[in-house]
Amino acid sequence: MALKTLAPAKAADLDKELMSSGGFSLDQLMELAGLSVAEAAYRVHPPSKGKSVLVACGPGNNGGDGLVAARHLHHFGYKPTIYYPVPSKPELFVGLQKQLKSLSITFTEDFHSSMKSTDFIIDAIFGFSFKPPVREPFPSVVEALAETSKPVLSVDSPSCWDVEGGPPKEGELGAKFMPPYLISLTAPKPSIRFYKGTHFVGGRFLSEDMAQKYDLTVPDYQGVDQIVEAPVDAPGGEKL
Ligand SMILES: NC(=O)C1=CN([C@@H]2O[C@H](COP(=O)(O)OP(=O)(O)OC[C@H]3O[C@@H](n4cnc5c(N)ncnc54)[C@H](OP(=O)(O)O)[C@@H]3O)[C@@H](O)[C@H]2O)[C@H](O)CC1
Ligand SMILES: [K+]
Repeated sequence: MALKTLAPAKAADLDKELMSSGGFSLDQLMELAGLSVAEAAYRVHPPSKGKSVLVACGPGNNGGDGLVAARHLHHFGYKPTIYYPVPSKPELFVGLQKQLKSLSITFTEDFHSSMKSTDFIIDAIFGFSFKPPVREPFPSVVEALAETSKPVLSVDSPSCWDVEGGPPKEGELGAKFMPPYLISLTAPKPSIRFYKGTHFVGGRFLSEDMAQKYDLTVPDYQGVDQIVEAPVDAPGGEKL
């Protein structure tokens, strides 16, 4: 399947358009995005491989996708723990946190010790609005993600990667970060050309018309699936 990439400025425009003329609310888009993240986690790491999942959530909508995914993972039979050091104030995010707390899902302030006992990690720290360098309190978290041998699923973009330019350079924070799993939402971002791992696309809300307008391809979702695996071509390749 040939999938085209979506630059961050275009991704933000597309989101705005989905939420204006497209008639969607942010809650809906985030729910579908988070559901697809949870499905990707289930695909690569079913509960039989270990139920403990640490979900690292950043301050923006990428973090919101992580909160939604954690709720679905709970219902899928996992035991999620949330690291959410800079909670977002809008009602949507307050509601998502309430939903998790009412399921008795644990929030941790200590990412590092939670990481030691987890089976799987979801990186929902930064998505397409990330601008390097990583600021506090996230540098040590990103470093830990880069160093861990535990499986990591990054949401939309590996946090600390420049969304257009790719991974940090040798010697920079997170230079070694290559998560084994990545799920792009709506469409892969340009830095995908540097990615080596198992890649999915999710966020099943793109219409053919909107795809055409933004020069994208609607992924070939099958049946009720919210995700599709989309192998990445060699670095530099335009087609995915
Ligand atoms: N259509 C879709 O595919 C949808 C995708 N969704 C998800 O939304 C994100 C994009 O969300 P957005 O809120 O625009 O941005 P991010 O979550 O990527 O990050 C913004 C927050 O991160 C802070 N930030 C940025 N750079 C840094 C840094 N270097 N260090 C620390 N913090 C940073 C930023 O703070 P500011 O002070 O700079 O404003 C923001 O707080 C997309 O990737 C998808 O995952 C939607 O859920 C649904 C539709
Ligand atoms: K991320």
